[in-house]
Amino acid sequence: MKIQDAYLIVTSPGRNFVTLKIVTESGIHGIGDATLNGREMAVVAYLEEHVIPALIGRDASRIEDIWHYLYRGAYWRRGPVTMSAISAVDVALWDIKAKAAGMPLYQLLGGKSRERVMTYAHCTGKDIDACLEEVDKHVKLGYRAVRVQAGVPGIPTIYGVAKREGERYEPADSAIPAEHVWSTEKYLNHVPKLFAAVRERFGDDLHVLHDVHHRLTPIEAARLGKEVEPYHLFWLEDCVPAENQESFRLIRQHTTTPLAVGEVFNSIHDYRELLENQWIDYIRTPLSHGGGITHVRRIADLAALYHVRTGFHGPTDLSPVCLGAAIHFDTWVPNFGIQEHMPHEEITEQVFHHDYRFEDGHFLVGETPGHGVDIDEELAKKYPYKRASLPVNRLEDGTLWHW
Ligand SMILES: O=C(O)C(=O)C[C@H](O)[C@H](O)CO
Ligand SMILES: [Mg+2]
Repeated sequence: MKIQDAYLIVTSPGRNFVTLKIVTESGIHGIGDATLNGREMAVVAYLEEHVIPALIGRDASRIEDIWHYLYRGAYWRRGPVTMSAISAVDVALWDIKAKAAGMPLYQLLGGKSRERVMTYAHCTGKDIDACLEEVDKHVKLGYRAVRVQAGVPGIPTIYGVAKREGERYEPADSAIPAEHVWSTEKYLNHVPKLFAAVRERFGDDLHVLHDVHHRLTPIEAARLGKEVEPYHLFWLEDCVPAENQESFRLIRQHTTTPLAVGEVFNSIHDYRELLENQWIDYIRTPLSHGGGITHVRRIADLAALYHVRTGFHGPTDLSPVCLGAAIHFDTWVPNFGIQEHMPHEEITEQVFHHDYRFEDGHFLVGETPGHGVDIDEELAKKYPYKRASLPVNRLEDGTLWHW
């Protein structure tokens, strides 16, 4: 099954997406998500200049060998650009293999470990009351789990909170990075009040999550984890920047709040100390940034040794191709925890058609051979790429702060 052609489709139906399509001589094609939010064109250049020319003529069924060819063979290993490019190739090849076998992808991975995949929604509001209304709306839509982020008094704009009520937030919202102001003190004083209010109104059964977006120091994260303990969070996400994995030792010593990490990781090596020391509870690396199915399943297997479960990243800046493949992975992986779900816009769904379904707070995997997502290339052409950047963050005195 030789690779005859491979090319990229860069489109912006609602936001930017980069999709790799691989076509084999037998006529079967597969697609993979190569979107790296705010750095899309770096992955495009990597794939077009360095990867695609070397793929033509290779046997598409040799997924493992192609993975190592692109990873070890490049000499320059790892990093988000390289690993996003490898991910797109890998997921497209698994799509092809499953189509050639006439099977939905989850069957190739080992079959179903569960009937449905629990997912969490984003609930945001300018203040606690607005946030509670969003939680109410999502509970009525059937969600069993919600990520709750509220505006903080005294901080004008908070990343992850929608600009207008009832809207979703867009992670990359301006051509040049917008500058936000951050105050750790105000944030830390406010968050426990938010979770007290959520538990008081919605009781104990709802799974509640929170994302800190890497903004605290280890001792501040320890304080937050400890203070929200009475509200039994499902997880506290990215509470510190994770380059220094030792930070988690300190956090772990102080709190029983479960910790989720890894949406910016792209390799098993990023996790080694965190897992071996049992400092975290959930891994977040999506299939589109962590080297695809071939590599992320190795991370999941390593995590399983330490009772750590999956909780894949699933914002709007990962395309439906990534989400579709993730739902197959989630349906199979023994140590599944939860799947993030930030619904895509209507026009995104028109460009990327898929057979996964949302029902009653869960995703249901489709039975179409492959990962069940395809792209309407003609429609995609109507939405040209627009440069868009994630914001940056400064402290009140102007110091550039962690993202
Ligand atoms: O979905 C999340 O948990 C995020 O943190 C969203 C990220 O900020 C976003 O994907 C960055 O591109
Ligand atoms: Mg996050």
